[in-house]
Amino acid sequence: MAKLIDGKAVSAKVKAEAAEEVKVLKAGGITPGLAVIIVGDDPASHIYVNNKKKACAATGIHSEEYALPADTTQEELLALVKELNEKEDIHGILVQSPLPDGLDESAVVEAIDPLKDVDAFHAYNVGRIMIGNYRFLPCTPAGVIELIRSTGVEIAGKNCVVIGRSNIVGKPMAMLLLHNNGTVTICHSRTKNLKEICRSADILVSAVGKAHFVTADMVKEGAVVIDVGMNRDENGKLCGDVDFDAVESLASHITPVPGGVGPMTIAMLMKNTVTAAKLQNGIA
Ligand SMILES: Nc1nc2c(c(=O)[nH]1)N[C@@H](CN(C=O)c1ccc(C(=O)N[C@@H](CCC(=O)O)C(=O)O)cc1)CN2
Repeated sequence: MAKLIDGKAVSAKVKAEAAEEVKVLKAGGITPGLAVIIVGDDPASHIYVNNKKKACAATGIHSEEYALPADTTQEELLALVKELNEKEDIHGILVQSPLPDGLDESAVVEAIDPLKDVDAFHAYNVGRIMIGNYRFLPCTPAGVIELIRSTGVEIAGKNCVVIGRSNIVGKPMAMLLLHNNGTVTICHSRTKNLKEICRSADILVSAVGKAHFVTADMVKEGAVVIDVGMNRDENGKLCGDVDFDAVESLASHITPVPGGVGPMTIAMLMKNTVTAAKLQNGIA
């Protein structure tokens, strides 16, 4: 039976470390500040933003929420980003994804000052990650690396398979596993022999967004299985991509949903906000 990877416990540790750093910064007169922009009424996004605010409060980070109506124009959104780029008490800016249809998300992300881009979605930061000389790591993939480390399983030399090629998770995830000396394969909707490739994985990361996508016949015995999916099953219950009940008996370690990768996303955001405050004050 697999050991459960406790995302809540690991994220609490990361947040506690960030809180210690905030204390030191505050003693030196610097309060890290995070601005979160949310556009529209997506209920899940509002829950995530609320949780980000709560994590900031618990960590000692100053936070500001900018909740804009769904009919906000691209120009209005860009003007807000510009204003926040210039605000000295704001060190991190993030735009909650997804934006409503009609808004150009990548243009908005590109308008964020790369030094304040705590999601690490800006092309400048993506490029720095690619060459392995980064300031921020994207929160979800960085959180996954912390979860794998918490198991004690070495990434170096392991066959790592990432299912999904999104800019937010799949691609940076593969890059971070590579930086940790994993042998990495990215699978996607056009991949042939998906089952066989997944079965070769010592570390399997699924970021597909489909309930029950990863079945037991796709998992090698003893594999570390990380579930980045955030879906609703046929009964409306929150679940990941992995058929947890079937895979649990095969894997050596597995993340639950909820309580696995999700809490890490927010914890790594706290860490990135602290890094941003240090960078902007010439400390890091
Ligand atoms: N600008 C960004 N937008 C989005 C990101 C991101 O990193 N930056 N990631 C996701 C959403 N997300 C954070 O924004 C996020 C998703 C889920 C969780 C989480 O803690 N999930 C819980 C369950 C929550 C629930 O009950 O619904 C868990 O897995 O235990 C945190 C953050 C897309 N947008």
